[in-house]
Amino acid sequence: MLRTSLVNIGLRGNLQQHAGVQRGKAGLNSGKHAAMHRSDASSSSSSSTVMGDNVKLKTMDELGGPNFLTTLNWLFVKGYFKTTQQLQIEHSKIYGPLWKSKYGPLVVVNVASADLIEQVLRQEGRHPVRTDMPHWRSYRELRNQAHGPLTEMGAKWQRIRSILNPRMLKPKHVSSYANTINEVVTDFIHRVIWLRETGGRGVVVNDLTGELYKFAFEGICSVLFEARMGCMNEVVPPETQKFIVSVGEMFRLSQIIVLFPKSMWPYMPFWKQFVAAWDHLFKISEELVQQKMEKIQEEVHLNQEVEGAYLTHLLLSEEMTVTEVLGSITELLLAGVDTTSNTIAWSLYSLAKMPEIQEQLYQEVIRVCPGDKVPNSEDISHMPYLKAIIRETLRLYPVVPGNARVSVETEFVVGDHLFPKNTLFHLCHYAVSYDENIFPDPHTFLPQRWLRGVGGKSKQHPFGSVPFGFGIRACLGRRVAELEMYLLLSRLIKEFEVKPDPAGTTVLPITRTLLCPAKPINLQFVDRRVERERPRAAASL
Ligand code: HEM
Repeated sequence: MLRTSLVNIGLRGNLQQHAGVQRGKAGLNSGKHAAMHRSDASSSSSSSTVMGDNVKLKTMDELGGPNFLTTLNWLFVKGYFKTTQQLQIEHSKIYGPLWKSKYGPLVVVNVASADLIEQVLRQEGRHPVRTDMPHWRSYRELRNQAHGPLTEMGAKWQRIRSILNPRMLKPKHVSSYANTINEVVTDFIHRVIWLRETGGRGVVVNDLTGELYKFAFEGICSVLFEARMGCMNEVVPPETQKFIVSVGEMFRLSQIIVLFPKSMWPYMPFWKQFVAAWDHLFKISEELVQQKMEKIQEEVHLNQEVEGAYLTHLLLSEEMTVTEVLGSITELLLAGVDTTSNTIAWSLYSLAKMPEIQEQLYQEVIRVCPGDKVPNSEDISHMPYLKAIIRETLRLYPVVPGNARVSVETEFVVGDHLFPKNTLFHLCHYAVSYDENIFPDPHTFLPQRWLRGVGGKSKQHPFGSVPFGFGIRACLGRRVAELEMYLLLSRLIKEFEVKPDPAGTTVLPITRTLLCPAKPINLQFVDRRVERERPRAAASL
């Protein structure tokens, strides 16, 4: 709770008045370099590669891999453009765990072993850079918008993270969001019942992923703004629905645009659609930020206590300009929709196919939360199997199937190669998640591999599955995402037995920047208790 009579947010001007921030460009440059010896390679604390002074490292030019035409052939003739996650596996079979791909002038070094990924990440330096994201950054330059944590770089990025981190990552703050999220969960359960009743297919809920996008957007808005967006209403407000669609569009178009040189973008219809999608994302977050500012100002004016969650604290702290707040909030919102929703969809899809695992989860949930008890953060800490299920879901279906790092500060040693500054590394997490040397029986959904004990967690490579990334640049929303997923999954399984679509549809993943189901996931939701026993209190929330 906060009390202030000095809040002066208005003095910073309203959102429209803020000028944009001029940004420098950190272009990717594969660079030319000679064969080198490196004497400081031991700065890499890799578990597997320690280079002595006299070890001759190979150059990037000596690294194999497909040329541009071969890559185009894989993408558009063999048809891997939508399943680039699978291409990681196919290429690693041909070229080994380290290879080079060319996309026009852009050279990417692919890394597809846990040891080598560890080596890259341990050299990432003080200000890690994922990629320079020229398309995302260009939008911000076009519209004079500020960068948020996803797109900012260098010391400016570090400053943003130091402001955003505490209330997103500290356990005491994150657990305080549980009640708000639980209200959204309750509404989602009622929506599932309504969808079943109105869907015309008995107990089947059609397009569960689409429904979970709404849940995730409602959830993240409730955490950031304490605002409800009407996603759980029978008819979702068109602007809200458009935000959700715009997130998906922006991710889909991103991977097309980035294949073309920047000079071509203004002439491409894809670019116009991409800009329109971003415009809508910024428009909605701007409205939400503006509303919150007005509310705070009104409370201050009435000399009332100003209370609130994430955005309120951000605005009150005045550590960022309002334009910067908007840049960060927009990126948090968009990062918070497709990620948690797809993961929950895949976990329900997997549980529907594996009733024994679902039963084990159900038993854990009712043991920790018997009767009508609604799980809270403390209860979740007593549900290791629930956590293992999410962990295993993220191994088989990592929402970010390939992450990246650029060697911005130093040269990197990876395996027996030395890479110059500004090399772009593509970390093939999807391929590594299916490495049978790390995860025996890799295609099987086995949550127990994440539990301590025989064959469990302690034996695994720490970089075998890193779904939230690594180090200081790791996912900012991890703790909130986990809380959302745990609270929703535990209650859904407590309320319903989830069964496959009677139509017997198999759903495979595709990559649209993020890993998504290729087609709608439809599942049966069978009541575990008859309707009249459902607690009235929950029903009225
Ligand atoms: C299942 C859920 C999620 C997964 C698997 C996930 C995964 C990731 C990954 C792999 C990264 C890149 C980390 C790195 O480069 O090391 C990332 C970054 C990020 N995520 Fe998430 N994420 C999830 C949910 C969320 C949510 C709910 C939010 C917002 C509340 C969020 C906000 C962000 C932000 C802002 C970044 C950029 C951090 C930076 O560059 O400093 N994520 N996420």
